[in-house]
Amino acid sequence: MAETLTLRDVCILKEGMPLIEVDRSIAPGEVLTVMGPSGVGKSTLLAFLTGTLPRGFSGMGRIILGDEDVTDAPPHMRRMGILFQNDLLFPHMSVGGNAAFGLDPGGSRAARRDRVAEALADVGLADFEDRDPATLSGGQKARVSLVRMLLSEPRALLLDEAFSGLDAALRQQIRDLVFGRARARGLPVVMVTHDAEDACAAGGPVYELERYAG
Ligand SMILES: Nc1ncnc2c1ncn2[C@@H]1O[C@H](COP(=O)(O)OP(=O)(O)OP(=O)(O)O)[C@@H](O)[C@H]1O
Repeated sequence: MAETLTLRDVCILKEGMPLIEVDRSIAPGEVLTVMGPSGVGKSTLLAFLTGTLPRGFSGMGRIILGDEDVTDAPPHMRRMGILFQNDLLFPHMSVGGNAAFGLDPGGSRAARRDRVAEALADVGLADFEDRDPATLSGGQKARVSLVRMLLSEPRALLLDEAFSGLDAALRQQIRDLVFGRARARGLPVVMVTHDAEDACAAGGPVYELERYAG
């Protein structure tokens, strides 16, 4: 499913005062990098996209995926996949259980098991299904988080400092993996980062959020 994500005349208000404005389209497979000073509203923009703005915030404008306006859809219907810094895996579940959490509950157990195994193998984690997440390296945990997110069949991908907890070499590896999967599936990506190398590797436009000047 290759769709464009459009943020049309979006303005987010905090306590009734404008915080940020965005009017952009992100093509399938494209990465829009969002940068800007701390506290400007980068994470708030992602919360608006996922439908999870905190109390005291409100949004105006439209969020359009393909030809569907999802602005008023509840969070679970929007199918926005999000990855955070140090994304947490559920400690009481196996790697396979964590990955399967993203799967639609329909279908047979065997089919679900096969999909999880295939998705894990696809990111270099073949036969990791029964492992305890606590025994994984940082890079392996990041891969499981990616699999869990991809198995939820997102229509767009949101990254909130998703690579920040990783050292330089691993950061590059995981970043390439995430961008590669997004490109292969034609997912539009919005990436919040402070890191110029992330922006460079994304190869797409950079949107510098500024404090609202009125
Ligand atoms: N849950 C919340 N309740 C009230 N205010 C909040 C909440 N979350 C964030 N804010 C405030 O909203 C503004 C935007 O915050 P946001 O987290 O979007 O900034 P950011 O650009 O992502 O910052 P950083 O780069 O430091 O992560 C800030 O003034 C912040 O203090």
